[in-house]
Amino acid sequence: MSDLLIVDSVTKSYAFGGLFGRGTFKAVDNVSFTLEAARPEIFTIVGESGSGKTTLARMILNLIAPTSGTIRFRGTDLNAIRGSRARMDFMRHVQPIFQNPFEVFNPLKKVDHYLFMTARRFAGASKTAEVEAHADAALQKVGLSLAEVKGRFPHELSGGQLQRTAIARALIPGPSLLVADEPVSMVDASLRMSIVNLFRTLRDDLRVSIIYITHDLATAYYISDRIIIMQKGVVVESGPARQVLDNPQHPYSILLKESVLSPETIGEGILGLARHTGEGPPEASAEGGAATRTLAQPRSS
Ligand SMILES: Nc1ncnc2c1ncn2[C@@H]1O[C@H](COP(=O)(O)OP(=O)(O)OP(=O)(O)O)[C@@H](O)[C@H]1O
Repeated sequence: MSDLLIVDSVTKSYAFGGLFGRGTFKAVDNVSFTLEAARPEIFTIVGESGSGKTTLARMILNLIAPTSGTIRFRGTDLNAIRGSRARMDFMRHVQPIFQNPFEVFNPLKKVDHYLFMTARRFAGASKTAEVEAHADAALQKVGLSLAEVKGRFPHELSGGQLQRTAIARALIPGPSLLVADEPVSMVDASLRMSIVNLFRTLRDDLRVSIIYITHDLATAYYISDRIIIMQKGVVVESGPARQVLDNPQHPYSILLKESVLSPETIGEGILGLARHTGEGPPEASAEGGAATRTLAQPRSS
């Protein structure tokens, strides 16, 4: 079985202190996991603010280097990627989705500019018709079309439309891995479910793996195949998402679940959103009902 991504004993340390003493602390501490190429999945990294999620994401995106440990993408050590051609090739396969689409797009530039630029850089398109066809195809994959976004500035689109456009841009190179760092936290609550549903569609239809970084346990429960829970840089618990979240073992996971997954956030969150958008998959009403109860139950042990 070939591996898409291997994160092997990865640590990122930062120095702190000044005149009165110096030291280092580990933002990410000895994290390991593997994604298989043949089995696209939504792999979720959960943890409260400061737990090291973004630092881990930035290392996977090869934006910063680990202090120790290795990250391999399709067998290549990210540390060994040198030169613009090798970097471009890596970026073709591993694309980021950021938290705030309004920060990703320059407010003074039309959003189609980014789509066209990506099509020229990564899809080898040069003629206008070709470039537009790539942009339109990517937008169709996220439920939009070029006609809807062409000529429009970021502020002329809703947060949800803009995040979908950002996802469309990331799809143009034909990636096999998306690293999505809090992709729905800035999106209006009523649109969150449609975005997370989109991730499931991308996994199933385009066979793209997604590293989904969030502190939102409700959407994590809803879309994840596997999950790791991080606390202070360390993975305290990992496994199939529902197994971990239904029956967390580590005190931090239990606390996280109890503090985040109140009956309101779950009951009115998942099901309410599904009702609101009309996009809830069958599980939202069938299995999701049971899941909701399970999550909302007080711990029996
Ligand atoms: N460049 C840096 N220099 C020093 N410390 C850093 C740096 N980047 C991150 N940190 C620290 O590392 C820890 C982990 O930060 P990180 O942003 O990865 O957490 P996070 O889980 O993504 O949090 P959030 O959800 O708030 O973004 C924090 O204590 C942060 O202050």
